[in-house]
Amino acid sequence: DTGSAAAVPINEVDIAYVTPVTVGTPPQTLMLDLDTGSSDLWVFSSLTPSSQVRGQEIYSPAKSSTSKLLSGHTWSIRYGDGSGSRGTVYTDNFTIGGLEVESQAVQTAQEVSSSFTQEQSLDGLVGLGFSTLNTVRPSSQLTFFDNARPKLDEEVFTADLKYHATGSYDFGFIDRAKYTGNITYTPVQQSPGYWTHSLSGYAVGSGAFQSTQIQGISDTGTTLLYLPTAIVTAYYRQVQGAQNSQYYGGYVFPCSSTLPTFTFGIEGARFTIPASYINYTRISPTSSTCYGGLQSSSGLGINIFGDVALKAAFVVFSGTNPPRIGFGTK
Ligand SMILES: CN(C)c1ccc(C(=O)NN)cc1
Repeated sequence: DTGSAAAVPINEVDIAYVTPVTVGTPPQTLMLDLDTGSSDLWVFSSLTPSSQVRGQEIYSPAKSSTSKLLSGHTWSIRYGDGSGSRGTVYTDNFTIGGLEVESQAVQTAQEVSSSFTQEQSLDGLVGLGFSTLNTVRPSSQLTFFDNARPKLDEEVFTADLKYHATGSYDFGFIDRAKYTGNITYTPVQQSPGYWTHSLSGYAVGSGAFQSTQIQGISDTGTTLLYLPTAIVTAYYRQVQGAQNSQYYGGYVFPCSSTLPTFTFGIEGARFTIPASYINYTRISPTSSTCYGGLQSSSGLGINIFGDVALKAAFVVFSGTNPPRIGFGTK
């Protein structure tokens, strides 16, 4: 089997992407954030306090003839940005892009933090990290990808995220029409459960490529690109008027600045992020100061190759043994 579904940016700066999924019988359609940086599938639900729901679609297990309570099981998750959610668990039929998993663990939120309440067009997350990270207790649950694996034509899923446009996620096949040339693969270290791999180096604008191993995680659920401070300062040194603002919590610059491109390496291959992707957003609607799409990872304890980087490539998440990740030019 295979599946293919849209990845729709939820606002005008691509803060996150959502994908239509169906849960239950008859199918309830929700728009979920497919997130390779976590491994919980959770949804706004009929159990979420109405004070915490602001426009989201909800899953109501009571309205599904195929829902089953996973008795005695709970979950609680905290994301890198401090947001989080917690609740109970049902199993039900779950479909993405025509690919169905029966009895998928669907984690129903009983509490969500304010930043989830504020994202009105995001109804939950589909974790596509390794199942070892799943937070359901007393027994952890499998991701959609792990459940779908046995029926997939190929043990892969791909991400084709786009700048200010709708892209796609495919399951079980690699669509040759979505990239040119060959996919360059690199090993993944799957413990503790992220898609952890290394970049082979970087270049700022037309500068020389710096060959240096940079380990981090490819995370479709994180908006920006977070790299070591030394690399980030070297980048913004090329930007007139750029500064690392404590007030705004990162590098800002005049929106009129000319930004350099940023190139990253995967083994011998090179992928260039256009300057426009790094001119991320105005700090407020009327401001002429802009916030960068490349920021320092020093506070995070890990480098994160988020959407700003991933949307510059066609990315293959290969669940083979051993797992690997591949990047193709598009
Ligand atoms: C508040 N929202 C929509 C979030 C979505 C995803 C994440 C995340 O760290 N994913 N890896 C955090 C927060």
